[in-house]
Amino acid sequence: MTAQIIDGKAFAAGLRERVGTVAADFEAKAGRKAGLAVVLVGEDPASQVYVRNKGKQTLACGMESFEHKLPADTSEADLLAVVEKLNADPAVDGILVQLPLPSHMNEQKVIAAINPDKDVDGFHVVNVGRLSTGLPGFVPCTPLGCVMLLKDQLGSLSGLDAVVVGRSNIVGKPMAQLLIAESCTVTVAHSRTQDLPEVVRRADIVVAAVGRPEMVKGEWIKPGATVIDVGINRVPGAEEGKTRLVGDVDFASASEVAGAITPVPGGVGPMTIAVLLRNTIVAAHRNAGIALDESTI
Ligand SMILES: NC(=O)C1=CN([C@@H]2O[C@H](COP(=O)(O)OP(=O)(O)OC[C@H]3O[C@@H](n4cnc5c(N)ncnc54)[C@H](OP(=O)(O)O)[C@@H]3O)[C@@H](O)[C@H]2O)C=CC1
Ligand SMILES: Nc1nc(=O)c2c([nH]1)NC[C@@H]1CN(c3ccc(C(=O)N[C@@H](CCC(=O)O)C(=O)O)cc3)C=[N+]21
Repeated sequence: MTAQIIDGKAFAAGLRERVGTVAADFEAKAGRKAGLAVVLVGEDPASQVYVRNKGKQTLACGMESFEHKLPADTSEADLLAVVEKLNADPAVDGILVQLPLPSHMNEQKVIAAINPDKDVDGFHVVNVGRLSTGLPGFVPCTPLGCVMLLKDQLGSLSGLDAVVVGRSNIVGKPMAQLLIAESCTVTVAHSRTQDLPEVVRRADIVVAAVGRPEMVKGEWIKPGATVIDVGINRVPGAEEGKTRLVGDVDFASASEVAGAITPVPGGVGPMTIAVLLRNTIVAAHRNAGIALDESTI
């Protein structure tokens, strides 16, 4: 059996187009564009690429992009001051502080400083609490993108067995919450899980968010299962000095067994940025008091 490839890149392009339409409508009603501020501390090359891509896609959707690049040795107090300024700026609807931060900063403290109603990453404890209790808030972009792909692929997820490998605050835990909300039976596996292959074999839905290149093998997958690969790992390429991206799933073997699978690149990654733009246009409407049927985007 050869799995169907879930085209996250194409789905993300469609989502960005819907966001663009809503953004134009917002501008007409509010008399200003919606705005997203992205804060990057330090010069990590991968982070710089992501931030540049976010900026380009924000502009392409008809929204304003504000980029704040701070040197790696910025003090935590100075970063908090930037966040405070963005909280108070009426042109800024969404704020994203790129993670990870340099080790001399307390990430939780910085995230806690963001106004929860501008926290389009959904990382603030208030939004974590809203998600777990079913209140409207902001949901982390990567897991929300995964659920969008799953629902597009499978329709209702109700009653399905889902295994999430990984329990981080930014992917694994919110992913599990969203799957619970979709009425899946959810198992969360991590580095202490006993017999991971056996746990994964139970799943109709496998979400891999581990950060270990090609760890999840085809033999672990229940035939016909839907596999969502969140992993982004840069590994040495075929040519000397070149690198390539691989996921946390061994695509070659898993795609022989799964019913459907996301590729890396071109799967979950592009969805993350598209959902960020979606969350930003939603934030703009909520904060400006302009009605929006959020179910249409
Ligand atoms: N596509 C996208 O947009 C995004 C992709 N990513 C990618 O997703 C992956 C995960 O990211 P993130 O959640 O931040 O990573 P973290 O390192 O924060 O978390 C990794 C999780 O995997 C678990 N784990 C590690 N090793 C094993 C193992 N051998 N067996 C079982 N579980 C294990 C850890 O367990 P424990 O808790 O016990 O340590 C932990 O819960 C990375 O590849 C990252 O690059 C991340 C964000 C966005
Ligand atoms: N506050 C914060 N929010 C984040 O959402 C956040 C973050 N910090 N820090 C880093 C991670 C990682 N992340 C990705 C976004 C897009 C791609 C993406 O577009 N990937 C492309 C490939 C890109 C490439 O070629 O390098 C793809 O999979 O097709 C990947 C990963 C967001 N993150």
